[in-house]
Amino acid sequence: APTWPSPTDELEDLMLLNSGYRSRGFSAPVIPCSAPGENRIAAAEWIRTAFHDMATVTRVDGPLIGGLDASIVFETKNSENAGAAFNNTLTEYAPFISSQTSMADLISLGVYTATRSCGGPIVPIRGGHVDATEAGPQGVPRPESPLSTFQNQFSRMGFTTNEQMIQFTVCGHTIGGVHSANFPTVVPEGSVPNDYGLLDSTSAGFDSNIATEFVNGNTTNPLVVATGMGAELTSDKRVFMADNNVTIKTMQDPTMFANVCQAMFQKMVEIVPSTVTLTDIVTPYDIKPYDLQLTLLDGGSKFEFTGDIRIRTTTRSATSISQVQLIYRDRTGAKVSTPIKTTSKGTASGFDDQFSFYGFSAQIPTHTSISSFTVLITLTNGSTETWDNNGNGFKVDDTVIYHAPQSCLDSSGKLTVVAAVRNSASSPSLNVVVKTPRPSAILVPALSTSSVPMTIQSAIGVYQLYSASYSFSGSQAQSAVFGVSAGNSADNYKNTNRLKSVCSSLAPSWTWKPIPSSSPLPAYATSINSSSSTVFVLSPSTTVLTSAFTMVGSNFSVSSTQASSLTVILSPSASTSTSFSPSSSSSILSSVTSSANSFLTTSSANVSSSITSSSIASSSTWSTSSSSSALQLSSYPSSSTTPSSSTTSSANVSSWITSSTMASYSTSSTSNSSSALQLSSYLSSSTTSSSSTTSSTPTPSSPSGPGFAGYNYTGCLADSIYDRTFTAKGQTVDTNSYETCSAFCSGYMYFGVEYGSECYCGNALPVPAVLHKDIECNKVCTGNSTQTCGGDNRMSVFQSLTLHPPPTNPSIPGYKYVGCHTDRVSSRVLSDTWLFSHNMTVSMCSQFCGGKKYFGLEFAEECFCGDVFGNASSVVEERQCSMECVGDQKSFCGAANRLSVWSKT
Ligand code: HEM
Repeated sequence: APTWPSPTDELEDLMLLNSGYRSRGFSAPVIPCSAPGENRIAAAEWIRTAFHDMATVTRVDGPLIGGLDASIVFETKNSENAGAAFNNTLTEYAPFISSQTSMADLISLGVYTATRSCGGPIVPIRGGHVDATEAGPQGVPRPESPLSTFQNQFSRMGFTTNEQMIQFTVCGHTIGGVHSANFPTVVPEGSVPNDYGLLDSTSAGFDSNIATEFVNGNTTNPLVVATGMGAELTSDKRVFMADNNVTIKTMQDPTMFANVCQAMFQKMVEIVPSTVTLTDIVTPYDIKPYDLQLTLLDGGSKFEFTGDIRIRTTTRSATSISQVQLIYRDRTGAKVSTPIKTTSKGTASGFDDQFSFYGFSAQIPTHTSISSFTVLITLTNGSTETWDNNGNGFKVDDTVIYHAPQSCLDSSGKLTVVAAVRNSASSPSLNVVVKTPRPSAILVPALSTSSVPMTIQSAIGVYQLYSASYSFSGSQAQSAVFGVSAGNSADNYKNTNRLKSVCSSLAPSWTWKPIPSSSPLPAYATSINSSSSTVFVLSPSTTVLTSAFTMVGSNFSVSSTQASSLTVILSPSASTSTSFSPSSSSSILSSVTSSANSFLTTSSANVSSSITSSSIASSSTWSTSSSSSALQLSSYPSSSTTPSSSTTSSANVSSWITSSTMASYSTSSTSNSSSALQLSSYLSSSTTSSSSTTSSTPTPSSPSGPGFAGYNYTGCLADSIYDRTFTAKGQTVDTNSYETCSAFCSGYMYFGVEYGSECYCGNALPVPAVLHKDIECNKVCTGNSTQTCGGDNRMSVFQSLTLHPPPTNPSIPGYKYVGCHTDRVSSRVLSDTWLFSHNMTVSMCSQFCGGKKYFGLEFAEECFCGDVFGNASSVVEERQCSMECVGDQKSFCGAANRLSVWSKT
């Protein structure tokens, strides 16, 4: 099987995806091979088009000129190309031309498709054909020519006299017929149904009847039997009899016929100019990724990684697959232990192959990112297959990524594209491939490519956002393809028809709002001298800050898992410009860098260019200036021990602070306190600014919360990618709802829905469980618009009213359970021996470990043994070891990187 990616990936799709999910429709005009009562057979036209394109090949002192090069596009008016066949065919192919597939590739592919649809052999097809830009010479055989002319013409094309000339012509004439409109002397008008004189009795079957009927003398082939004025045009008679019927007799055998025609047609589509190098033969991938896309999520700390995986199910049935997962490696190449789950998307088929598609949508931290993945297929019989793309893995390049949310195509035809570029990779460019109509009667458009440099807009986390626009003319916008590239990296082949008409704004607009004076300060900020504080809340119009951060300072400590808005507390406020010195602030600043940097730098281009994470960490100060009534961010050289100026960046900063809203909340008192500025998380809701975070044991059935039959609503719980509340099982699907998630989690005490599309299962709540206001769980479920499925780091949790008690850690004679331990794939805690089994139980593991001091179970089906702890491990909360054993639902078997450990008594 080929290694992905390959230059023929698009051609492979057109070749194989005839029907079903992601079907491409290339083959549609020739399926079925023919419809009765019609005066044309599209499959015959496709094959004849390839012949006429190739037949004009010339050899000048050796090198081949012309051949299968789509020069027919410019030659349809030539008298040797009589009939509508060529324009019909080219019109059918035209929508499929792209920078990946030339018209000559399509003409070649059409031979495979038409032959196969009519029951003929599989014609091997290669990519890499190059299109001519003008007409070539003439030279297609005409039916009135003498045999010697045919012999010269086929010899020029590279076919032997007479054998291959006969074989090739017999194969070409097994389907289709002669049209009265084109050759009225051969097929007089009104002499045959539809004025279409068929070449054999099975004109829609790619079979040997053309030969058998000729040899038996009962053929109706007009190019053999025409009389009168047409008698001179019986070219098949002259060709077939050129070697006294020796060759055509051998062609009567169906197997011989299929083999010979396969070879002749392959030869035809591989006759190309000497300057062209064709690719390998296009064969189906066993595993092929589609539309792999990284998209930065709000705040830039996470990606959404989406795509589809196609699995060839020709040899193994689709129903034998029980699960498909992606095992991925981070930027450093280290394996990530949590697999990416997929869900079935649908099936597709070609002439000879079947496929199943699995889709995924996973969140990946931006800083560790992803570099490649392999595909792990678990079959229903329990065995697994790992597909690693011939040892290369499936590469994912995070250097430059197309950013769909901020890209759009407006009604005037203006395309705006945003790309995110990692770190200091070179500036990207936008590449647009448009189809430009050609003059007059030439039906096939030309492709033209434009490249537009992109300009930096802002930054988000470690990515810089660039944008560029391009204006389409006329109807070009609908059929254009574009991509972004920087250096050796690219994110290409995006279709304009998937674009929204309005771009989401590049940076969220931030406005300053006061905390109403009646509201208390956030509970965790009480160590601040609030009496002299002036408090501002900086609220984005969309949630941007999602990463967890902790702040630790000399006189306060603040931690939060999330901020849906950011409170800036100035304490005490300054007279003109109070700032805290780098020495006391550096630890605070560096600890909030990851959060603050993304929030600051998404605010505007001005700010992003003046603030970098290093300058925040080492040399920035926050200060207040009563004179300008503005909060300012200024930086000074890190070598300097004191701020030399706190207003150097005021011009830049002022652009992202709305001065009017600032005016009334400016600093109000003077003081010389050392604690100058604090940045704290403040969980605001639309109705109140008071803290909404409480730690408590959840009380079931919040009256305001959603209801779901058979379950109690537990509440809106905090959750995060770094510390999942429920670790037993999870999935991200676009059909997410209480129904689908509860079904997915059937057997578990709890199910939780989050961020619209996520579903998690668990058997225990964390202690303490952090409950939030229900309003924070307000994201619409992807699969049911009437339900809400959590929010960003917020999970709507439901507890089963009917379920059996959760699993336990069973007692094993001679051993005692010693807790849930951390483990790492790269440095196993217990590594003497191990066993993976799809029937794993705790007692199976204890027996397997045969008297070792320790045994432990992990990830539902893994068992590890050892006499010592070979690597560092710590005991964590029990709930983290929450997976049921695959062989025993009543027992816990660890979780990802979590080991349920027993020790000898
Ligand atoms: C001495 C060589 C050949 C001559 C003189 C010849 C001539 C013709 C003629 C006059 C027709 C009728 C076209 C119409 O009325 O639409 C025809 C049809 C056809 N020819 Fe040939 N041909 C030759 C060789 C080949 C070869 C080598 C191929 C191989 C691919 C081929 C493929 C076809 C096909 C598929 C049709 C049916 C078209 C339809 O039904 O629309 N021919 N040929």
